[in-house]
Amino acid sequence: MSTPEQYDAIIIGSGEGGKYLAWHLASQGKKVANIEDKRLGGACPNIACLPSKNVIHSAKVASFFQRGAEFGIVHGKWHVDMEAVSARRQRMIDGLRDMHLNNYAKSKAEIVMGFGRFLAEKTVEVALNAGGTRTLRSDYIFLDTGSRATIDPIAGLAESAPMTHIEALELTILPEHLLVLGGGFIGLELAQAMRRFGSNVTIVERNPTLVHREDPDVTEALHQLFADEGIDIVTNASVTRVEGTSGKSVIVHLGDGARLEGTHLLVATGRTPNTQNMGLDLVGIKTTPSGHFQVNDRLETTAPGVWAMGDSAGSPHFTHISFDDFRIIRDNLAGANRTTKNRHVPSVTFTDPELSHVGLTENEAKKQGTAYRLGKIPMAAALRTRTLDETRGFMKVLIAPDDRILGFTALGPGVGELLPVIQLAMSADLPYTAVHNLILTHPTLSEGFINLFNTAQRNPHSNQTQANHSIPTNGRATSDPLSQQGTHATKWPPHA
Ligand SMILES: Cc1cc2nc3c(=O)[nH]c(=O)nc-3n(C[C@H](O)[C@H](O)[C@H](O)COP(=O)(O)OP(=O)(O)OC[C@H]3O[C@@H](n4cnc5c(N)ncnc54)[C@H](O)[C@@H]3O)c2cc1C
Ligand SMILES: NC(=O)c1ccc[n+]([C@@H]2O[C@H](COP(=O)([O-])OP(=O)(O)OC[C@H]3O[C@@H](n4cnc5c(N)ncnc54)[C@H](O)[C@@H]3O)[C@@H](O)[C@H]2O)c1
Repeated sequence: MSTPEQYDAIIIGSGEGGKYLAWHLASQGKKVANIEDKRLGGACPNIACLPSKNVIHSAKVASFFQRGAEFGIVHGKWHVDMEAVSARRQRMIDGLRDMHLNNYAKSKAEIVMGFGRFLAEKTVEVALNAGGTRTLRSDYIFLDTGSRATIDPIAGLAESAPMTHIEALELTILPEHLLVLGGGFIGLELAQAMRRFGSNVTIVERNPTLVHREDPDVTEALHQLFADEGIDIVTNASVTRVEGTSGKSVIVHLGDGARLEGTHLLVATGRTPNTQNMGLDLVGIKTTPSGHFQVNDRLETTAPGVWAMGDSAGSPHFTHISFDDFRIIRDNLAGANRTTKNRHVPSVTFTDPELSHVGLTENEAKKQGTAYRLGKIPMAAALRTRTLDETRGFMKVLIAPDDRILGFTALGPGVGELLPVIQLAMSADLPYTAVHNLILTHPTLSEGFINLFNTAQRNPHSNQTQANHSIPTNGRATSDPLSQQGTHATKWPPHA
């Protein structure tokens, strides 16, 4: 072993938690090495959240073109140019890379491009991408190595060279028929985008519904949305074998004898943590049965002086959670005693309309026997949606007997932006009336909260009682067209 170079902190992985910790510690004057083997800044800005939302937005523009006449905009001939879609995504990534490089330069955190693994306690060897190795030593080592797409050991699957999200986001041609394995976050977001660009799309999901952990009204609404967009959905699918090559012709064989044929295959069946070949045994870092670094609720691994965060630590796989892991470690290094216990994990699935969620679902509340009062309105009750002609979906809220908000779910345009108000009330233990009584700007989506909480006020507390899913009629219409959108029309009080 060459004489190790001494650092105040070594961070392996430059994902969300890792880079923020590197920038933070370095800007405090600490000597910090941030080791990264692939893409500076990790998955989110390069191959995951941001490029996917960029491509999804291009698909939204395509959907507006398709719907142009509905808005009184009559266009001529138009087409989707996937090379230009890809180039826009790449321009954004290039800009983000400059932003990252600037943050490293400003903070003076050192970037070490290569694969990091433990050689001994407090000692990490980097196999440099440029060739050769470096040995670094520190009393403080932080792991943020992220995750990668899982490729199940299904016969012929790996051999078919399926796309993961990485290749799918880089497509410069439009697949004629895309088969999507997995009806979770990535499957839904990318299936809809590719359909809107013009591909035929079939989603193959092993569970009885898409996003199977969601409440039945959510899955029902998503199934309807996808059916309306012309996306085929095959559920309860047990894939036994894959034949052919993605990009040319591929066949997915199911246990019931069905054959699904497509030109391209995208695998979106979950994530595998990047914790292999890192010399963990040498330093006593244990992993969980799922392969994540084993951490306690302070994100400390089983080796002294080593912390882990983000996807690799088994934290919920979201960029904002990796960021919160960074904050917990940062604050604890400064003497605080923060933990990951009981934190809210908000999420947004960036389908169009979006699905946003925080806190308890009805499924969870029922399972736990938690009493709740339900408030629920169709999105059309937020009159903003009518100005947009985006009335599909609903909002619902679960309220505890003491009036605290237990959970919130919304399917509607831009509903991710509704979460912080609810989160604020939840984290401050405010009664729902704190939101209900606000003067909410008309006509915004958040104005819908007033009607939402109106319906909750009238419902009895029970995890048994079927809540009254009132339909807003703004006190006028009684035969609301929304009743044709899968909700039951009853009476709706205007603002209390
Ligand atoms: C298509 C897609 C869309 C997504 N969209 C969203 C979204 O909209 N919102 C959201 O919140 N989340 C989204 N996610 C999830 C989100 O991307 C991840 O949860 C997040 O990026 C995880 O960050 P992280 O800090 O754990 O690590 P990562 O960002 O995964 O970074 C880890 C880095 O460590 C590097 N590394 C691994 N091992 C080593 C080693 N031994 N030595 C050196 N370097 C190493 C890796 O190459 C990687 O660059 C999406 C994910 C995907 C795949
Ligand atoms: N908007 C966002 O925040 C966002 C977007 C994309 C990804 N992510 C994160 O990345 C993670 C990974 O996304 P993902 O979509 O790969 O995983 P996921 O866990 O969300 O969904 C995977 C789906 O694949 C199904 N599946 C698994 N094996 C299968 C098989 N052999 N055949 C058919 N179906 C199968 C599962 O039942 C599940 O529905 C997500 O859990 C999420 O945390 C977040």
